[in-house]
Amino acid sequence: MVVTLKDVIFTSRGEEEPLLGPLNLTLPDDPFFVIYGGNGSGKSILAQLLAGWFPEHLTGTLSGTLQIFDEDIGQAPLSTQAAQIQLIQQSPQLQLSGCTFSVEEEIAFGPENLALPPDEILKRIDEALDSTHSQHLRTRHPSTLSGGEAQRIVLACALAMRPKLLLLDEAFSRLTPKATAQLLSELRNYAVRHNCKVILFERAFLPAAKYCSQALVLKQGQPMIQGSISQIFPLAMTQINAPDAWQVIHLLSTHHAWPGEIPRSENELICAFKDLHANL
Ligand SMILES: Nc1ncnc2c1ncn2[C@@H]1O[C@H](COP(=O)(O)OP(=O)(O)OP(=O)(O)O)[C@@H](O)[C@H]1O
Repeated sequence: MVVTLKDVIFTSRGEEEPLLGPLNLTLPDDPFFVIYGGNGSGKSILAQLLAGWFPEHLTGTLSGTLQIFDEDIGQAPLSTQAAQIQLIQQSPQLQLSGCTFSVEEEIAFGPENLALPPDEILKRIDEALDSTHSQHLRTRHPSTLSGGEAQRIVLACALAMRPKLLLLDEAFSRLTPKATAQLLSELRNYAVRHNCKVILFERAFLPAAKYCSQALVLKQGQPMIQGSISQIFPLAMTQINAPDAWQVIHLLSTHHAWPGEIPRSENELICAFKDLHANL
């Protein structure tokens, strides 16, 4: 199993109350899965636990079973872990190494630390730049990148490691909706091609709902519900952001006046409204 969480409870050092759990999680077969939650719901803590930050960088106590690729968390050597799991967080500038002079060198940094042959490193740089539509940034100094450009490059760095588990903690916060959609489509291709699980951690319903058929909703570190987008929608809407149209659907569905599935994208929304109009 890629991820196994059974009765996981995490308590930060010096705290009495757990920050997370008890939490059980089984990922569906799909390549994409989304974990929704409002501010302070525990998304980042969970992402960091899954990325293997416990016990070294995330200090405290952990009970229950938390396995990644069938291995207890914290057991795999850093080199193995880095080659398998990549976490991208909200602030891209904080994730750049600060010790390279070009985007190309920045992307090479991880694969070089895995001691890969130069040809393989160059191939990975090219693929990562293509996947993130960033070839034009190749020779730029990382410190000159805009927020959105830096987010693309941080993603390129992660992809160059060829992870099997990619954790995206609001990783597109600086990008336009169009750029986000472009990257998510590329990520879907990557996930299928490299047999990678992608977990999105999001405060907003869209665009994650378009790419994930299953979701978990967190509230104050605890699971509220896990299931299909239609199943989690009513509870999720009490916690996360969504466009006005979906707020209206939520209102209608609480009055049993929304007849069908919850639309997972703007296109599905238009089709649903057309159907509704035709049936009036
Ligand atoms: N190292 C830490 N020690 C103690 N408390 C922490 C630590 N890190 C996070 N917290 C607390 O844990 C809770 C969950 O934080 P977390 O960062 O996981 O929330 P989040 O869901 O990612 O929120 P947001 O959407 O605002 O980024 C918050 O109340 C936060 O203050």
